[in-house]
Amino acid sequence: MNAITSASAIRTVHVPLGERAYDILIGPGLIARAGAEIATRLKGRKAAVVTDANVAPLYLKALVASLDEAGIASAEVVLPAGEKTKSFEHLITACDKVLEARVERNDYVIALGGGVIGDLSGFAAGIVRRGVRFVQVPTSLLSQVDSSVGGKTGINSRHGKNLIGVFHQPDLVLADTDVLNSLSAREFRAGYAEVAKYGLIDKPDFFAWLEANWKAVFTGGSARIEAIAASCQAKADVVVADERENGQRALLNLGHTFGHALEAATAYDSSRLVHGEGVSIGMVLAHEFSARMNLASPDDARRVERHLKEVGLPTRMSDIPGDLPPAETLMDAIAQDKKVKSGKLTFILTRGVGQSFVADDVPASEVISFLREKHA
Ligand SMILES: NC(=O)c1ccc[n+]([C@@H]2O[C@H](COP(=O)([O-])OP(=O)(O)OC[C@H]3O[C@@H](n4cnc5c(N)ncnc54)[C@H](O)[C@@H]3O)[C@@H](O)[C@H]2O)c1
Ligand SMILES: O=C(O)C(=O)C[C@@H](O)[C@H](O)[C@H](O)COP(=O)(O)O
Ligand SMILES: [Zn+2]
Repeated sequence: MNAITSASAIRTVHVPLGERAYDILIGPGLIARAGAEIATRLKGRKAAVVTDANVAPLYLKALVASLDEAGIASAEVVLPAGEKTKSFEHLITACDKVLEARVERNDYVIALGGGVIGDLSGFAAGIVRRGVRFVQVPTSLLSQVDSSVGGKTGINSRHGKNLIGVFHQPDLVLADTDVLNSLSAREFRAGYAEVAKYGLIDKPDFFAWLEANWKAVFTGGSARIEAIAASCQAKADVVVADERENGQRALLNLGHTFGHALEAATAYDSSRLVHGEGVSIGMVLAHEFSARMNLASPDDARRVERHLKEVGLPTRMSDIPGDLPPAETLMDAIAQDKKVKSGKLTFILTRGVGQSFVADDVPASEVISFLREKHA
């Protein structure tokens, strides 16, 4: 049914960012229609498709065929799968291949994969020729609900997560929901953490809906598409209000200050912790820390943990296999967080489910004592 999927089955979320405005298309069969969707909206006739070694055998051929049919010639760049790929080494490979393919400013880098491929190839698109067009074809739940939208791109540094990158908005996002059927259960759950995040930021009704309907979201069908579209809309609204994170966009970082420190502490080893799992643990920690600071009731932290645990996500540092470094090492990573201002820590804290806020100047002494308690 792929090639003939009716346009009416597709949900569109528009991201009104002036001259950088774009559409997010969500629904079945979009890889088969990618060439046509790109060719009717944009001018380029050449592309470098960047993907990873897991996704390539599943979907690269279909994407290239659809580009071909629409008269878009493409080169293929297949990188290793996993978080460690967000490195200078693989960025250089991607940039070289894009240049080798003579991709011009009006042509495209196309990211076919999860957030790792999206972040790295978006960064390449942002810096090659000082910016070429960028199309996201996200294939993981996480990338369909979060990383393909909003223009944050980048790689990790030995100093921490996502510390090197640029803002470079995509020109189009094509989220083919059929491809989620081949995603592992673990990676689906990890993406779900970012879905739940939107409820916890400022949509208590959405969080309650997820508590009641999460099984249907995991099964597939209309509840899943609803959840993806609601997530993209929630993210688009925040990005449009504060594209470059001068203020409220930081809300999208709920759970990430702790989560990123845990990813660094596990050396980006996907067998121990993946991003969404770090976010799950981080969101529980953010709720517990808010309760400790007398900002929220501990009942809210318990409710958040109950739901994330119910879907099978890790919620405690002790759920991470293997030893973690001491609390002081986690603090070192937190001190490198991009939200730090004049050396002062910024956290996303909460007054309750769906009542998150940006807290500047959070005392480091409180954070370290909290981490020591949680670590024990
Ligand atoms: N830029 C942003 O706004 C933003 C937002 C959230 C997360 N991120 C970043 O995204 C990354 C995490 O993304 P992710 O969770 O997609 O990880 P990922 O890209 O590593 O993908 C997860 C795993 O699933 C595999 N995979 C992807 N699609 C598949 C499919 N359809 N079928 C089978 N296997 C498939 C991948 O090969 C990989 O092994 C992190 O680096 C995180 O920092 C960025
Ligand atoms: O788009 C944003 O803004 C986000 O914060 C989304 C997060 O889910 C994502 O993981 C992001 O990369 C984290 O922000 P960063 O600035 O710390 O990289
Ligand atoms: Zn995230």
